[in-house]
Amino acid sequence: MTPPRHAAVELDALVKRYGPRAAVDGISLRAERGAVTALLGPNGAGKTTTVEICEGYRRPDSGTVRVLGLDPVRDARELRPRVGVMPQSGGVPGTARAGEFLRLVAAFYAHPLDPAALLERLGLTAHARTPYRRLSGGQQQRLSLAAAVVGRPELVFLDEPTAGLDPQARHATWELVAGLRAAGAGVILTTHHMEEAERLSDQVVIVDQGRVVARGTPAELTGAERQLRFRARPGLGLDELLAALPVGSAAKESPAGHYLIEGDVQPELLATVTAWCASHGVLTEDLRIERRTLEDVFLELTGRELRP
Ligand SMILES: Nc1ncnc2c1ncn2[C@@H]1O[C@H](COP(=O)(O)OP(=O)(O)OP(=O)(O)O)[C@@H](O)[C@H]1O
Repeated sequence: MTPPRHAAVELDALVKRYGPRAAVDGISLRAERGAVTALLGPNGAGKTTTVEICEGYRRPDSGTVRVLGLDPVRDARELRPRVGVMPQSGGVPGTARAGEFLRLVAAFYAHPLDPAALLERLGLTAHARTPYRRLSGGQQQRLSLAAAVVGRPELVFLDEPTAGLDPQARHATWELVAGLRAAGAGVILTTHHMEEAERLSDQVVIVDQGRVVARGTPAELTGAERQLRFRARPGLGLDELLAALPVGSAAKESPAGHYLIEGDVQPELLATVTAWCASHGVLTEDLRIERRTLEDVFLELTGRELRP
């Protein structure tokens, strides 16, 4: 009988306090192998703390954490060759040349990827002999990503991997993540780019103030609902428009001149809105019907106020 395959990460009722404040306040989640799990949340929500507990860099105050079925602190030696970590910054000596560094990291693993091919994939071949500290911020980040994946990890933690990257590097990173997933690795991704999370992940977990506030596939979270948006002169009489729409519809103007109609968006509703606008001499611009985005859902759940 083959032994059971453990999930990539399993957290149960995880708590981590800094002084009286709980940075992580009872997070439970299960991230599968061969899947990308995005951890989303406003600044200070507890994402990095959660990931660092999984990486074995911090111990929780309570709750359990299993990484590939193992304890990240007690079983650190066994996990090290199986888990890749891309931190938000640092981790590479400033004088290390990009190519040498990646070959050195690769040498720690039994079946690494070809470092030269990986450099090429991430557009770093021309910088292979450049010391780390002379690389641009985006190039440094790409090298950290390469170092995190060169050992063919079963699980990889990517902390904001595309923050500050140019569009080309962002796409190369997305392809790399898709490749890891296809190769059966579990990927835990923290990001503030909702479009990135929507595009890459199988599962999204939204945390706020140390707690999970929503989880599901991007499609489950955004739902099947559509909404209608248009621009027009500010101050339209929305109460009057609303009276013409099916019961249960909602209409708002925010910011001035930008209108959003929510409800059962069917052809009749579109016809009613355009007819109402025509009868009021209103020319709409950028009229479009769209699904809610993950960013809409994220802002609804976590609010629009800036986090201290
Ligand atoms: N070593 C520490 N000592 C005290 N407080 C800490 C420490 N590390 C993190 N915190 C606090 O814990 C909370 C969660 O921080 P964390 O870095 O996990 O958030 P995050 O979701 O990763 O945020 P960001 O999106 O800004 O990276 C924050 O309020 C932070 O100030």
